[in-house]
Amino acid sequence: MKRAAVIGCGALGTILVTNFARAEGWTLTGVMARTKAHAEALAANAGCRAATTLEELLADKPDLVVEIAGIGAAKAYGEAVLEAGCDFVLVSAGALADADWKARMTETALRTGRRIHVASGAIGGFDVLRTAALMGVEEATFESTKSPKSLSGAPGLMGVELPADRETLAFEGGVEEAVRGFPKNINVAAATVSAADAPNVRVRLVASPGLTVNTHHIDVKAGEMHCELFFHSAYDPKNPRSSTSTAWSVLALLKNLESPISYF
Ligand SMILES: NC(=O)C1=CN([C@@H]2O[C@H](COP(=O)(O)OP(=O)(O)OC[C@H]3O[C@@H](n4cnc5c(N)ncnc54)[C@H](OP(=O)(O)O)[C@@H]3O)[C@@H](O)[C@H]2O)C=CC1
Ligand SMILES: O=C([O-])CC(=O)C(=O)O
Repeated sequence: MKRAAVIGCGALGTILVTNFARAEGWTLTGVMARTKAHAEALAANAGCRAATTLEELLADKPDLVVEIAGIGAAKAYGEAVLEAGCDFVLVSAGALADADWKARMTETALRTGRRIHVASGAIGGFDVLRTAALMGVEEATFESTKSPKSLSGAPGLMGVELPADRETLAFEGGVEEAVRGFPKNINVAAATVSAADAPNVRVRLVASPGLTVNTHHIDVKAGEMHCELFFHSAYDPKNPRSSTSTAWSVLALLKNLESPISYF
């Protein structure tokens, strides 16, 4: 059995850890949060170590560490995880919009012989996006629709409350600005841009009152291929920002890594 540890004990970390038995071929060594009580509560359920520092989390020598905590955590721990000889699963793919961090992570992975796996998260189709990248992306757009409450408090809104009675365009622009303004909402766009190798993707974020799902629409034209991907995914009642399928995508990724058949 391979050994995994998890950074993040929030809405998504809880789904991931609670269903960890579904990741065939893997055993869970520990979970980490900033708040000791959060890590302890989840660890008690899972029968693994509770950690509040990376050093504690790595004490059990996992083969791989999953970040499911936030862009800040990905950037704070990613390089150290690779340096410690572990592979790294990135859920907060918004970190990839920081070209310097992405380059440092790539260099560290190459030097240490470790790998970085970007989880498909609330979307998917990375296989087709990688194919489009090779064919050469000519045109690509990305649009997410979320409930106004899931965007509330985002730095990009600068304190403005979005209307609760009509649809509004909360953001339109490039991916770096999108991630700066909506770091907990638009990881999916950064993952798309990185997978499609298409830095000029136009990102739109629409606030739609009454939505009970998050939606994501990717449109890519590359050579002879035109692909459209739509996702409608229920969000976590504890955190309306995050689609629950994100946590399941990590379980599927882990299972795939240990499976004799790999679906690309
Ligand atoms: N790629 C994708 O499609 C998606 C990616 N995401 C990413 O997943 C992240 C987690 O989502 P969600 O579970 O809903 O968020 P929550 O806010 O519910 O939970 C975040 C958890 O991470 C922990 N954490 C945050 N920063 C650190 C840190 N520096 N060191 C250690 N632990 C830390 C928190 O600790 P504490 O409990 O102490 O506060 C908490 O346990 C999001 O912030 C987003 O970046 C989300 C949805 C889709
Ligand atoms: O969960 C989602 O639907 C998307 C999301 O929050 C993100 O990409 O940060």
